Amino acid sequence: MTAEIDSHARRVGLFLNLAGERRGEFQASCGELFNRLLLTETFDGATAMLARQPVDLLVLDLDGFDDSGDLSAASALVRARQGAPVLVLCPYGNTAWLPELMAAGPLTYRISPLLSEDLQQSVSQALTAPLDAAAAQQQALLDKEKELRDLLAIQRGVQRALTGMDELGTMAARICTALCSFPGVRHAALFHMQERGNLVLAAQEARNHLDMARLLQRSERLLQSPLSDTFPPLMAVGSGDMVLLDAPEKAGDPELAMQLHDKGVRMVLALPLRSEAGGPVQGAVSLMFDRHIAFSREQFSGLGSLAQFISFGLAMSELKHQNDALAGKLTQITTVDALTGAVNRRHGEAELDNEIRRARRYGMPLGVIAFDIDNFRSVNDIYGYPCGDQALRTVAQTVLSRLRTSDQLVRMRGEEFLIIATHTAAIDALKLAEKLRETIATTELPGCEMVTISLGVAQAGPEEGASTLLERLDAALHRAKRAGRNCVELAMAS
Ligand SMILES: Nc1nc2c(ncn2[C@@H]2O[C@H](COP(=O)(O)OP(=O)(O)OP(=O)(O)O)[C@@H](O)[C@H]2O)c(=O)[nH]1
Repeated sequence: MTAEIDSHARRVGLFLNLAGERRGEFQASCGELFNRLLLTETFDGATAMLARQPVDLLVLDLDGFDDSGDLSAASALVRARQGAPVLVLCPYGNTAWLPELMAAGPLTYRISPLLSEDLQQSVSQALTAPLDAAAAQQQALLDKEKELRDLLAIQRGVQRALTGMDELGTMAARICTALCSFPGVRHAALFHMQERGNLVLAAQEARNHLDMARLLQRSERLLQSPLSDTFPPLMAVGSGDMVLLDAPEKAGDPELAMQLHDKGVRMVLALPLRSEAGGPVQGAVSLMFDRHIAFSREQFSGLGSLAQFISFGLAMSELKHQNDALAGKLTQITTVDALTGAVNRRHGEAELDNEIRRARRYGMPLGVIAFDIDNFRSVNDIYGYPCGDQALRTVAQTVLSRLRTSDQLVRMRGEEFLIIATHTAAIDALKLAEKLRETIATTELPGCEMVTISLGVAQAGPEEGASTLLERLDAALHRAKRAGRNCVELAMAS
Protein backbone atom coordinates (compact mmCIF):
# COMPACT_ATOMS: atom_id res chain seq x y z
CA MET A 1 0.00 0.00 0.00
CA THR A 2 1.39 3.45 -0.93
CA ALA A 3 1.72 6.40 1.47
CA GLU A 4 -1.07 8.17 -0.39
CA ILE A 5 -3.37 5.22 0.12
CA ASP A 6 -2.44 5.09 3.84
CA SER A 7 -3.46 8.68 4.20
CA HIS A 8 -6.97 7.70 3.11
CA ALA A 9 -7.39 5.06 5.77
CA ARG A 10 -10.59 5.35 7.84
CA ARG A 11 -12.41 6.70 4.79
CA VAL A 12 -15.84 5.34 3.97
CA GLY A 13 -16.87 5.09 0.34
CA LEU A 14 -20.18 4.23 -1.32
CA PHE A 15 -20.27 2.95 -4.88
CA LEU A 16 -23.52 2.63 -6.84
CA ASN A 17 -24.00 0.70 -10.05
CA LEU A 18 -26.55 -1.80 -11.30
CA ALA A 19 -24.07 -4.39 -12.50
CA GLY A 20 -22.39 -6.76 -10.05
CA GLU A 21 -19.45 -7.01 -12.38
CA ARG A 22 -18.79 -3.26 -12.28
CA ARG A 23 -19.11 -3.20 -8.50
CA GLY A 24 -16.51 -5.98 -8.37
CA GLU A 25 -14.20 -4.07 -10.71
CA PHE A 26 -14.47 -0.92 -8.63
CA GLN A 27 -13.71 -2.80 -5.47
CA ALA A 28 -10.70 -4.44 -7.09
CA SER A 29 -9.22 -1.22 -8.39
CA CYS A 30 -10.18 1.29 -5.68
CA GLY A 31 -11.13 -0.78 -2.61
CA GLU A 32 -7.79 -0.18 -0.96
CA LEU A 33 -8.28 3.59 -1.11
CA PHE A 34 -11.04 3.22 1.47
CA ASN A 35 -11.16 1.99 4.99
CA ARG A 36 -14.60 0.74 4.24
CA LEU A 37 -16.26 0.48 0.84
CA LEU A 38 -20.02 0.02 0.60
CA LEU A 39 -21.46 -1.27 -2.66
CA THR A 40 -25.04 -0.99 -3.81
CA GLU A 41 -27.08 -1.59 -6.94
CA THR A 42 -30.07 0.64 -6.23
CA PHE A 43 -30.78 4.28 -5.53
CA ASP A 44 -32.92 3.27 -2.54
CA GLY A 45 -30.04 1.19 -1.20
CA ALA A 46 -27.69 4.16 -1.57
CA THR A 47 -30.16 6.49 0.16
CA ALA A 48 -30.53 4.07 3.07
CA MET A 49 -26.76 3.63 3.46
CA LEU A 50 -26.17 7.37 3.36
CA ALA A 51 -28.80 7.80 6.07
CA ARG A 52 -27.19 5.14 8.30
CA GLN A 53 -23.60 6.41 8.39
CA PRO A 54 -21.32 9.22 7.26
CA VAL A 55 -19.89 8.53 3.82
CA ASP A 56 -16.76 10.39 2.72
CA LEU A 57 -17.20 9.82 -1.00
CA LEU A 58 -20.21 8.79 -3.04
CA VAL A 59 -19.26 7.32 -6.42
CA LEU A 60 -22.21 7.31 -8.82
CA ASP A 61 -21.42 5.10 -11.78
CA LEU A 62 -24.16 5.89 -14.32
CA ASP A 63 -23.18 3.17 -16.78
CA GLY A 64 -26.28 1.12 -17.56
CA PHE A 65 -28.73 3.81 -16.40
CA ASP A 66 -30.62 5.24 -19.25
CA ASP A 67 -33.90 6.83 -18.47
CA SER A 68 -34.97 10.13 -17.06
CA GLY A 69 -36.29 8.43 -13.89
CA ASP A 70 -32.75 7.29 -13.15
CA LEU A 71 -31.47 10.78 -13.74
CA SER A 72 -33.88 12.32 -11.25
CA ALA A 73 -33.02 9.63 -8.67
CA ALA A 74 -29.31 10.35 -9.23
CA SER A 75 -29.98 14.08 -8.87
CA ALA A 76 -31.78 13.41 -5.58
CA LEU A 77 -28.70 11.56 -4.28
CA VAL A 78 -26.41 14.42 -5.27
CA ARG A 79 -28.78 16.85 -3.56
CA ALA A 80 -28.84 14.71 -0.40
CA ARG A 81 -25.04 14.96 -0.16
CA GLN A 82 -25.38 18.70 0.57
CA GLY A 83 -21.93 19.49 -0.78
CA ALA A 84 -20.12 16.38 0.52
CA PRO A 85 -17.87 14.80 -2.16
CA VAL A 86 -19.55 13.07 -5.10
CA LEU A 87 -17.73 11.53 -8.04
CA VAL A 88 -19.89 10.81 -11.10
CA LEU A 89 -18.70 8.30 -13.66
CA CYS A 90 -20.69 9.23 -16.73
CA PRO A 91 -20.75 7.05 -19.84
CA TYR A 92 -19.75 8.71 -23.13
CA GLY A 93 -23.07 9.03 -24.89
CA ASN A 94 -24.91 10.31 -21.82
CA THR A 95 -22.70 13.27 -21.01
CA ALA A 96 -25.72 15.56 -21.41
CA TRP A 97 -26.69 14.33 -17.92
CA LEU A 98 -23.74 16.14 -16.33
CA PRO A 99 -25.08 19.71 -16.39
CA GLU A 100 -28.38 18.43 -15.02
CA LEU A 101 -26.70 16.55 -12.16
CA MET A 102 -24.52 19.56 -11.43
CA ALA A 103 -27.66 21.60 -10.92
CA ALA A 104 -28.43 19.31 -7.94
CA GLY A 105 -25.15 20.02 -6.15
CA PRO A 106 -21.37 20.12 -6.46
CA LEU A 107 -19.67 17.08 -7.96
CA THR A 108 -16.62 16.01 -9.88
CA TYR A 109 -17.02 13.82 -12.94
CA ARG A 110 -15.10 11.52 -15.23
CA ILE A 111 -16.31 10.06 -18.49
CA SER A 112 -16.33 6.28 -18.71
CA PRO A 113 -14.88 3.94 -19.86
CA LEU A 114 -11.88 4.75 -17.69
CA LEU A 115 -8.56 3.01 -17.26
CA SER A 116 -8.13 1.52 -13.80
CA GLU A 117 -5.27 3.88 -12.88
CA ASP A 118 -7.28 6.92 -14.07
CA LEU A 119 -10.17 5.76 -11.91
CA GLN A 120 -7.88 5.33 -8.89
CA GLN A 121 -6.43 8.78 -9.44
CA SER A 122 -9.88 10.38 -9.73
CA VAL A 123 -11.13 8.65 -6.58
CA SER A 124 -7.98 9.60 -4.74
CA GLN A 125 -8.33 13.25 -5.79
CA ALA A 126 -12.01 13.32 -4.85
CA LEU A 127 -11.11 11.97 -1.40
CA THR A 128 -8.27 14.37 -0.71
CA ALA A 129 -9.50 17.05 1.62
CA PRO A 130 -7.82 20.38 0.96
CA LEU A 131 -5.14 21.00 3.61
CA ASP A 132 -5.83 24.68 3.76
CA ALA A 133 -9.55 25.16 3.27
CA ALA A 134 -9.33 28.99 3.14
CA ALA A 135 -6.59 28.90 0.46
CA ALA A 136 -8.56 26.33 -1.52
CA GLN A 137 -11.65 28.49 -1.37
CA GLN A 138 -9.65 31.50 -2.49
CA GLN A 139 -8.24 29.49 -5.41
CA ALA A 140 -11.70 28.23 -6.35
CA LEU A 141 -12.96 31.82 -6.49
CA LEU A 142 -10.06 32.87 -8.69
CA ASP A 143 -10.68 29.89 -10.99
CA LYS A 144 -14.36 30.74 -11.22
CA GLU A 145 -13.57 34.36 -12.00
CA LYS A 146 -11.27 33.29 -14.83
CA GLU A 147 -13.88 30.84 -16.16
CA LEU A 148 -16.49 33.57 -16.25
CA ARG A 149 -14.14 36.06 -17.88
CA ASP A 150 -13.28 33.50 -20.59
CA LEU A 151 -16.95 32.80 -21.17
CA LEU A 152 -17.77 36.48 -21.37
CA ALA A 153 -14.97 37.07 -23.86
CA ILE A 154 -16.13 34.27 -26.12
CA GLN A 155 -19.73 35.40 -25.84
CA ARG A 156 -18.70 38.90 -26.94
CA GLY A 157 -16.74 37.40 -29.83
CA VAL A 158 -19.76 35.40 -30.97
CA GLN A 159 -22.00 38.43 -30.56
CA ARG A 160 -19.71 40.41 -32.88
CA ALA A 161 -19.76 37.51 -35.35
CA LEU A 162 -23.55 37.57 -35.39
CA THR A 163 -23.98 41.30 -35.99
CA GLY A 164 -24.49 42.37 -39.56
CA MET A 165 -26.79 39.44 -40.41
CA ASP A 166 -24.48 38.12 -43.04
CA GLU A 167 -24.98 35.23 -45.35
CA LEU A 168 -24.79 31.99 -43.37
CA GLY A 169 -21.36 30.81 -44.56
CA THR A 170 -19.66 34.08 -43.61
CA MET A 171 -21.42 34.17 -40.27
CA ALA A 172 -20.49 30.55 -39.51
CA ALA A 173 -16.83 31.25 -40.35
CA ARG A 174 -16.78 34.26 -38.03
CA ILE A 175 -18.42 32.24 -35.24
CA CYS A 176 -15.72 29.55 -35.56
CA THR A 177 -12.97 32.16 -35.35
CA ALA A 178 -14.58 33.59 -32.21
CA LEU A 179 -14.90 30.11 -30.64
CA CYS A 180 -11.18 29.47 -31.19
CA SER A 181 -10.41 32.24 -28.71
CA PHE A 182 -11.69 30.05 -25.86
CA PRO A 183 -8.70 28.76 -23.83
CA GLY A 184 -7.51 25.41 -25.09
CA VAL A 185 -9.67 25.33 -28.23
CA ARG A 186 -7.56 24.30 -31.22
CA HIS A 187 -10.38 23.65 -33.67
CA ALA A 188 -13.93 24.92 -33.96
CA ALA A 189 -16.52 23.80 -36.48
CA LEU A 190 -20.12 24.60 -37.22
CA PHE A 191 -22.45 22.04 -38.74
CA HIS A 192 -25.69 23.12 -40.32
CA MET A 193 -28.79 21.10 -41.12
CA GLN A 194 -30.03 21.94 -44.58
CA GLU A 195 -33.23 20.84 -46.28
CA ARG A 196 -34.15 17.17 -46.27
CA GLY A 197 -31.90 16.34 -43.31
CA ASN A 198 -28.69 17.13 -45.13
CA LEU A 199 -26.14 17.96 -42.42
CA VAL A 200 -23.22 19.94 -43.86
CA LEU A 201 -19.99 21.34 -42.52
CA ALA A 202 -20.76 25.07 -42.75
CA ALA A 203 -17.40 26.38 -41.49
CA GLN A 204 -14.34 25.44 -39.49
CA GLU A 205 -11.35 27.23 -38.00
CA ALA A 206 -8.25 25.21 -37.20
CA ARG A 207 -5.29 26.12 -35.05
CA ASN A 208 -3.95 22.57 -35.35
CA HIS A 209 -4.15 21.94 -39.13
CA LEU A 210 -7.05 19.55 -38.67
CA ASP A 211 -9.36 19.43 -41.67
CA MET A 212 -12.81 18.31 -40.53
CA ALA A 213 -13.97 17.44 -44.07
CA ARG A 214 -10.97 15.17 -44.43
CA LEU A 215 -11.49 13.59 -41.02
CA LEU A 216 -15.10 12.79 -41.90
CA GLN A 217 -14.21 12.04 -45.51
CA ARG A 218 -17.06 14.27 -46.67
CA SER A 219 -18.52 17.70 -45.96
CA GLU A 220 -22.19 16.98 -46.54
CA ARG A 221 -24.75 14.23 -45.88
CA LEU A 222 -22.81 13.85 -42.65
CA LEU A 223 -25.50 11.96 -40.78
CA GLN A 224 -24.96 9.14 -43.26
CA SER A 225 -21.26 9.05 -42.31
CA PRO A 226 -20.00 5.85 -40.62
CA LEU A 227 -18.90 8.12 -37.74
CA SER A 228 -22.42 9.34 -37.00
CA ASP A 229 -22.63 7.18 -33.85
CA THR A 230 -19.17 7.90 -32.55
CA PHE A 231 -18.12 11.44 -33.39
CA PRO A 232 -19.45 14.06 -30.90
CA PRO A 233 -20.95 16.73 -33.21
CA LEU A 234 -22.74 14.10 -35.32
CA MET A 235 -24.03 12.41 -32.16
CA ALA A 236 -25.16 15.80 -30.82
CA VAL A 237 -27.22 16.42 -33.96
CA GLY A 238 -28.64 12.89 -33.83
CA SER A 239 -29.62 13.00 -30.16
CA GLY A 240 -30.18 16.74 -29.71
CA ASP A 241 -28.00 16.57 -26.57
CA MET A 242 -24.59 17.91 -25.62
CA VAL A 243 -21.80 15.35 -26.07
CA LEU A 244 -18.47 15.48 -24.27
CA LEU A 245 -15.57 13.23 -25.22
CA ASP A 246 -12.69 13.61 -22.79
CA ALA A 247 -10.28 11.23 -24.51
CA PRO A 248 -10.41 10.43 -28.24
CA GLU A 249 -10.08 6.66 -27.72
CA LYS A 250 -13.33 6.56 -25.71
CA ALA A 251 -15.30 7.14 -28.93
CA GLY A 252 -14.49 3.52 -29.77
CA ASP A 253 -13.02 4.18 -33.23
CA PRO A 254 -9.24 3.59 -33.22
CA GLU A 255 -8.68 5.30 -36.59
CA LEU A 256 -10.56 8.44 -35.48
CA ALA A 257 -8.74 8.42 -32.11
CA MET A 258 -5.38 8.21 -33.87
CA GLN A 259 -6.18 11.12 -36.18
CA LEU A 260 -7.38 13.28 -33.29
CA HIS A 261 -4.30 12.42 -31.19
CA ASP A 262 -2.12 13.28 -34.17
CA LYS A 263 -3.54 16.80 -34.15
CA GLY A 264 -3.11 17.16 -30.40
CA VAL A 265 -6.82 16.83 -29.60
CA ARG A 266 -7.45 15.75 -26.00
CA MET A 267 -11.10 16.58 -25.63
CA VAL A 268 -14.11 17.28 -27.89
CA LEU A 269 -17.26 19.09 -26.84
CA ALA A 270 -20.28 19.20 -29.15
CA LEU A 271 -23.32 21.36 -28.56
CA PRO A 272 -26.54 20.91 -30.52
CA LEU A 273 -28.02 24.03 -32.08
CA ARG A 274 -31.74 24.67 -31.78
CA SER A 275 -33.30 28.11 -31.63
CA GLU A 276 -36.03 27.06 -29.20
CA ALA A 277 -36.09 24.44 -26.46
CA GLY A 278 -37.52 21.22 -27.87
CA GLY A 279 -37.45 22.64 -31.39
CA PRO A 280 -35.78 20.91 -34.34
CA VAL A 281 -32.00 20.57 -34.28
CA GLN A 282 -30.46 23.05 -36.72
CA GLY A 283 -26.92 21.74 -36.45
CA ALA A 284 -24.08 21.59 -33.94
CA VAL A 285 -20.97 23.36 -32.80
CA SER A 286 -17.85 21.32 -32.20
CA LEU A 287 -14.96 22.46 -30.03
CA MET A 288 -11.71 20.49 -29.89
CA PHE A 289 -9.39 21.16 -26.98
CA ASP A 290 -5.68 20.52 -26.60
CA ARG A 291 -6.15 19.84 -22.90
CA HIS A 292 -8.51 18.18 -20.51
CA ILE A 293 -10.84 20.63 -18.79
CA ALA A 294 -13.17 19.66 -15.97
CA PHE A 295 -16.11 21.92 -16.83
CA SER A 296 -17.99 23.55 -14.00
CA ARG A 297 -21.74 23.92 -13.92
CA GLU A 298 -21.37 27.60 -14.89
CA GLN A 299 -19.23 26.68 -17.87
CA PHE A 300 -21.71 24.08 -19.08
CA SER A 301 -24.53 26.53 -18.72
CA GLY A 302 -22.53 29.36 -20.34
CA LEU A 303 -21.64 27.16 -23.29
CA GLY A 304 -25.26 26.04 -23.55
CA SER A 305 -26.44 29.65 -23.79
CA LEU A 306 -23.72 30.35 -26.29
CA ALA A 307 -25.07 27.54 -28.48
CA GLN A 308 -28.55 28.99 -28.16
CA PHE A 309 -27.25 32.39 -29.11
CA ILE A 310 -25.57 30.92 -32.20
CA SER A 311 -28.74 29.04 -33.17
CA PHE A 312 -30.67 32.25 -32.92
CA GLY A 313 -28.16 34.03 -35.16
CA LEU A 314 -28.38 31.23 -37.72
CA ALA A 315 -32.17 31.31 -37.66
CA MET A 316 -32.12 35.08 -38.19
CA SER A 317 -29.68 34.73 -41.07
CA GLU A 318 -31.87 32.09 -42.68
CA LEU A 319 -34.90 34.30 -42.20
CA LYS A 320 -33.09 37.20 -43.84
CA HIS A 321 -32.10 34.94 -46.71
CA GLN A 322 -35.73 33.87 -47.18
CA ASN A 323 -36.90 37.50 -46.92
CA ASP A 324 -34.38 38.62 -49.53
CA ALA A 325 -35.57 35.85 -51.85
CA LEU A 326 -39.20 36.85 -51.29
CA ALA A 327 -38.42 40.54 -51.79
CA GLY A 328 -36.59 39.63 -55.00
CA LYS A 329 -39.62 37.67 -56.20
CA LEU A 330 -41.94 40.53 -55.29
CA THR A 331 -39.77 43.03 -57.19
CA GLN A 332 -39.84 40.67 -60.14
CA ILE A 333 -43.62 40.42 -59.97
CA THR A 334 -44.13 44.16 -59.68
CA THR A 335 -41.59 45.27 -62.28
CA VAL A 336 -41.56 42.59 -64.95
CA ASP A 337 -44.15 41.90 -67.64
CA ALA A 338 -45.15 38.28 -67.13
CA LEU A 339 -45.78 37.48 -70.81
CA THR A 340 -42.60 38.80 -72.39
CA GLY A 341 -40.08 39.13 -69.53
CA ALA A 342 -39.56 42.80 -70.46
CA VAL A 343 -39.82 45.54 -67.82
CA ASN A 344 -43.46 46.61 -67.39
CA ARG A 345 -44.65 50.06 -68.34
CA ARG A 346 -44.90 51.53 -64.82
CA HIS A 347 -41.39 50.50 -63.88
CA GLY A 348 -40.09 51.34 -67.39
CA GLU A 349 -41.34 54.92 -67.19
CA ALA A 350 -39.71 55.37 -63.79
CA GLU A 351 -36.48 53.94 -65.19
CA LEU A 352 -36.64 56.31 -68.17
CA ASP A 353 -36.93 59.29 -65.78
CA ASN A 354 -33.96 57.97 -63.76
CA GLU A 355 -31.79 57.45 -66.83
CA ILE A 356 -32.63 60.90 -68.22
CA ARG A 357 -31.56 62.44 -64.89
CA ARG A 358 -28.39 60.33 -64.72
CA ALA A 359 -27.41 61.15 -68.33
CA ARG A 360 -27.94 64.83 -67.65
CA ARG A 361 -25.89 64.73 -64.41
CA TYR A 362 -22.91 62.95 -65.98
CA GLY A 363 -23.21 64.57 -69.42
CA MET A 364 -23.59 61.16 -71.08
CA PRO A 365 -25.77 60.50 -74.18
CA LEU A 366 -28.98 58.50 -73.74
CA GLY A 367 -30.46 56.67 -76.71
CA VAL A 368 -34.09 55.54 -76.83
CA ILE A 369 -35.78 53.29 -79.38
CA ALA A 370 -39.52 52.67 -79.73
CA PHE A 371 -40.67 49.73 -81.83
CA ASP A 372 -43.95 48.08 -82.74
CA ILE A 373 -44.70 44.77 -84.48
CA ASP A 374 -46.10 45.35 -87.97
CA ASN A 375 -49.63 44.19 -88.78
CA PHE A 376 -49.75 42.24 -85.56
CA ARG A 377 -53.53 42.21 -85.69
CA SER A 378 -53.37 39.84 -88.67
CA VAL A 379 -51.12 37.41 -86.72
CA ASN A 380 -53.81 37.17 -84.06
CA ASP A 381 -56.55 36.98 -86.63
CA ILE A 382 -54.93 34.24 -88.71
CA TYR A 383 -53.15 32.11 -86.12
CA GLY A 384 -55.11 32.84 -82.98
CA TYR A 385 -54.33 34.77 -79.79
CA PRO A 386 -52.14 32.07 -78.12
CA CYS A 387 -49.93 32.03 -81.19
CA GLY A 388 -49.84 35.85 -81.09
CA ASP A 389 -48.71 35.63 -77.44
CA GLN A 390 -45.94 33.23 -78.37
CA ALA A 391 -44.84 35.56 -81.21
CA LEU A 392 -44.73 38.52 -78.78
CA ARG A 393 -42.62 36.48 -76.36
CA THR A 394 -40.19 35.42 -79.08
CA VAL A 395 -39.77 38.96 -80.42
CA ALA A 396 -39.12 40.31 -76.88
CA GLN A 397 -36.65 37.53 -76.01
CA THR A 398 -34.83 37.94 -79.33
CA VAL A 399 -34.47 41.68 -78.78
CA LEU A 400 -33.39 41.16 -75.14
CA SER A 401 -30.70 38.73 -76.24
CA ARG A 402 -29.20 41.42 -78.53
CA LEU A 403 -29.09 44.17 -75.87
CA ARG A 404 -26.34 45.03 -73.41
CA THR A 405 -27.04 44.22 -69.78
CA SER A 406 -27.15 47.96 -69.06
CA ASP A 407 -29.96 48.43 -71.63
CA GLN A 408 -33.60 47.92 -70.71
CA LEU A 409 -36.51 46.62 -72.75
CA VAL A 410 -39.90 47.96 -71.67
CA ARG A 411 -43.28 46.67 -72.86
CA MET A 412 -45.25 49.91 -73.20
CA ARG A 413 -48.55 48.46 -74.41
CA GLY A 414 -49.78 45.56 -76.58
CA GLU A 415 -47.08 45.02 -79.22
CA GLU A 416 -45.26 48.31 -78.56
CA PHE A 417 -41.88 48.34 -76.84
CA LEU A 418 -39.27 50.84 -75.72
CA ILE A 419 -35.52 50.32 -75.41
CA ILE A 420 -33.56 52.53 -73.01
CA ALA A 421 -29.93 52.42 -74.15
CA THR A 422 -27.59 54.14 -71.70
CA HIS A 423 -24.35 55.80 -72.86
CA THR A 424 -25.65 55.63 -76.45
CA ALA A 425 -25.75 58.54 -78.92
CA ALA A 426 -28.30 58.77 -81.78
CA ILE A 427 -25.88 57.35 -84.33
CA ASP A 428 -25.24 54.20 -82.31
CA ALA A 429 -28.92 53.87 -81.38
CA LEU A 430 -29.70 53.96 -85.12
CA LYS A 431 -27.20 51.14 -85.74
CA LEU A 432 -28.73 49.10 -82.92
CA ALA A 433 -32.25 49.72 -84.29
CA GLU A 434 -31.21 48.60 -87.75
CA LYS A 435 -29.59 45.46 -86.33
CA LEU A 436 -32.78 44.62 -84.40
CA ARG A 437 -34.99 45.24 -87.43
CA GLU A 438 -32.90 42.86 -89.49
CA THR A 439 -32.77 40.22 -86.75
CA ILE A 440 -36.55 40.17 -86.23
CA ALA A 441 -37.23 40.08 -89.99
CA THR A 442 -35.21 36.86 -90.18
CA THR A 443 -36.39 35.23 -86.95
CA GLU A 444 -38.67 32.20 -87.29
CA LEU A 445 -41.72 32.36 -85.05
CA PRO A 446 -43.10 29.07 -83.77
CA GLY A 447 -46.48 28.28 -85.32
CA CYS A 448 -46.90 31.39 -87.46
CA GLU A 449 -45.34 33.41 -90.26
CA MET A 450 -42.40 35.73 -89.66
CA VAL A 451 -43.05 39.33 -88.53
CA THR A 452 -41.28 42.63 -89.00
CA ILE A 453 -40.94 45.62 -86.73
CA SER A 454 -40.94 49.36 -87.32
CA LEU A 455 -38.69 51.51 -85.17
CA GLY A 456 -38.26 55.14 -84.11
CA VAL A 457 -34.94 56.30 -82.67
CA ALA A 458 -34.05 59.37 -80.58
CA GLN A 459 -31.32 60.75 -78.36
CA ALA A 460 -32.57 62.60 -75.28
CA GLY A 461 -31.98 66.36 -75.57
CA PRO A 462 -29.88 68.04 -72.85
CA GLU A 463 -32.90 69.57 -71.11
CA GLU A 464 -35.56 67.21 -72.41
CA GLY A 465 -38.03 65.37 -70.18
CA ALA A 466 -39.55 61.92 -70.74
CA SER A 467 -42.88 63.09 -72.16
CA THR A 468 -41.49 65.15 -75.07
CA LEU A 469 -38.91 62.45 -75.76
CA LEU A 470 -41.70 59.85 -76.02
CA GLU A 471 -43.75 62.16 -78.26
CA ARG A 472 -40.79 62.61 -80.65
CA LEU A 473 -40.27 58.85 -80.70
CA ASP A 474 -43.94 58.20 -81.38
CA ALA A 475 -43.86 60.57 -84.34
CA ALA A 476 -40.76 58.83 -85.72
CA LEU A 477 -42.42 55.44 -85.33
CA HIS A 478 -45.50 56.66 -87.20
CA ARG A 479 -43.31 57.91 -90.02
CA ALA A 480 -41.72 54.43 -90.19
CA LYS A 481 -45.19 52.90 -90.45
CA ARG A 482 -46.18 55.36 -93.13
CA ALA A 483 -42.95 54.68 -94.98
CA GLY A 484 -44.09 51.10 -95.47
CA ARG A 485 -43.11 49.41 -92.17
CA ASN A 486 -40.03 47.19 -91.47
CA CYS A 487 -37.83 50.30 -91.31
CA VAL A 488 -36.12 52.72 -88.91
CA GLU A 489 -36.80 56.46 -88.60
CA LEU A 490 -34.74 58.96 -86.63
CA ALA A 491 -36.80 61.39 -84.53
CA MET A 492 -36.69 65.12 -85.23
CA ALA A 493 -34.28 67.08 -83.05
CA SER A 494 -35.73 68.25 -79.71
N1 LIG B 1 -51.63 37.95 -78.81
C1 LIG B 1 -51.57 39.16 -78.28
N2 LIG B 1 -51.96 40.20 -79.00
C2 LIG B 1 -51.90 41.44 -78.47
C3 LIG B 1 -51.46 41.65 -77.18
N3 LIG B 1 -51.51 42.99 -76.92
C4 LIG B 1 -51.99 43.58 -78.04
N4 LIG B 1 -52.22 42.66 -79.01
C5 LIG B 1 -52.74 42.83 -80.30
O1 LIG B 1 -51.87 43.61 -81.10
C6 LIG B 1 -52.67 44.14 -82.17
C7 LIG B 1 -52.28 45.57 -82.40
O2 LIG B 1 -52.97 45.97 -83.52
P1 LIG B 1 -52.80 47.40 -84.21
O3 LIG B 1 -52.64 48.41 -83.08
O4 LIG B 1 -53.90 47.59 -85.13
O5 LIG B 1 -51.46 47.34 -84.93
P2 LIG B 1 -50.91 46.35 -86.02
O6 LIG B 1 -51.93 45.35 -86.41
O7 LIG B 1 -49.65 45.76 -85.45
O8 LIG B 1 -50.60 47.29 -87.17
P3 LIG B 1 -49.45 48.31 -87.30
O9 LIG B 1 -48.95 48.61 -85.91
O10 LIG B 1 -50.06 49.50 -87.93
O11 LIG B 1 -48.39 47.65 -88.10
C8 LIG B 1 -54.13 43.98 -81.75
O12 LIG B 1 -54.71 42.96 -82.52
C9 LIG B 1 -54.06 43.54 -80.32
O13 LIG B 1 -55.12 42.67 -79.95
C10 LIG B 1 -51.09 40.51 -76.41
O14 LIG B 1 -50.70 40.60 -75.24
N5 LIG B 1 -51.16 39.30 -77.01
